[in-house]
Amino acid sequence: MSDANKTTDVVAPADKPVVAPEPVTAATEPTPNTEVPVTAAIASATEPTTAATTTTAAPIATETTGQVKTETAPTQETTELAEEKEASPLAQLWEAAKNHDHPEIWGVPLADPANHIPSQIVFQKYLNANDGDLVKAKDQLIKTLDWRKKSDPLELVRRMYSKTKFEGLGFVTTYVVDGKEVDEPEEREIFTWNIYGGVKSIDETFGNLEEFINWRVALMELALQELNICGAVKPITADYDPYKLFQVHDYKSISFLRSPPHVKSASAETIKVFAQNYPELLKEKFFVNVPAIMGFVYGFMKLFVAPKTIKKFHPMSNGANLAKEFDESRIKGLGEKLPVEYGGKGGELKAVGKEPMLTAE
Ligand code: HEM
Repeated sequence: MSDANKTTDVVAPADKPVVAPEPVTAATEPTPNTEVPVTAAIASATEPTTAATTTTAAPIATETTGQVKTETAPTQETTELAEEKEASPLAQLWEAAKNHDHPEIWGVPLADPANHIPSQIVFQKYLNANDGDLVKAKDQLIKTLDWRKKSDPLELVRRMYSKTKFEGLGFVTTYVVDGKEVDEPEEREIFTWNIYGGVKSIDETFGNLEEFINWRVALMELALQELNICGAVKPITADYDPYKLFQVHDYKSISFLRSPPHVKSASAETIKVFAQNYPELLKEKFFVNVPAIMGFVYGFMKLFVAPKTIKKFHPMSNGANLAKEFDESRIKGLGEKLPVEYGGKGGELKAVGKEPMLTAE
């Protein structure tokens, strides 16, 4: 796979209620393959903020045998600043999350990141998405908690969606080393597939924006379940994060050559919701079977997307070339595991993939 572009997504089992995290001891037990211990990861993320490093002490004048001696005594402000100085950015994000009445993100029941790896991963992703800027990370985190409280994505993934509108349009597939279930995040790759070329009726699928977004969010949460951050054993850092997803958009057989208003508003809203609430989950994104005549749409869509994200995009005219993009994956023969129509030898998406639940009609 080319190193300029990579993407990924994951969630916790929808049928499991959000429960209190495993005791600290379980999370802190070193595993043989843990390259970055939690403490190291957290330490690397604990660069003090300017506010935290400012030390102020109020001079106090005391009279001693006719001499005026100046001493420093801690003020309330000093004490607060000292406390803040001690708290790492991750601890401060946890503090902010603790004060919110929504308890989870991506199915991870939020807990102290010092001893709960899944929470460390979630908080670190918010920092990474904001290049380490704690104020921005906190703002994004709170907005995500607000949105999850309002939208309840864990419920959305348990809902049924209209077969007529959404069948065959979205899948999640997971590929592992030698077909085995493994704990190592590098030995599992999760793909989300959006087969937008398969849309039969633009009005049906995109006409009700809320319903479309709910279905799209359900697909993302399904992918997050597969990513299984809840069961993660490796903390992440600013530079190391294997908990990401590949995404593929397939525009094969698009039956319309313009981008109607419904599509534009659905795309713009999805991009907005995902950028805000699913940061740092994309490894690389491939747009395949893009009809030459619709190349302009790519330029249009890029207007809504952050430059950092665009770097992960790969438009491709021929979907059958997709498999070749994964030659360097740690999963040997990953390309071959993909469906035949994407250049692999694996089963069809319908056979091996998971879809949000559909109604009978
Ligand atoms: C008319 C048929 C099309 C439909 C129905 C469609 C649908 C969508 C939707 C719903 C999204 C929201 C993001 C998501 O679901 O992950 C999206 C994003 C996007 N689409 Fe399309 N699209 C179409 C054509 C195209 C074409 C021809 C291109 C050219 C490559 C394109 C490029 C993009 C890009 C770059 C994004 C932004 C992706 C992101 O931020 O993750 N689209 N599209």
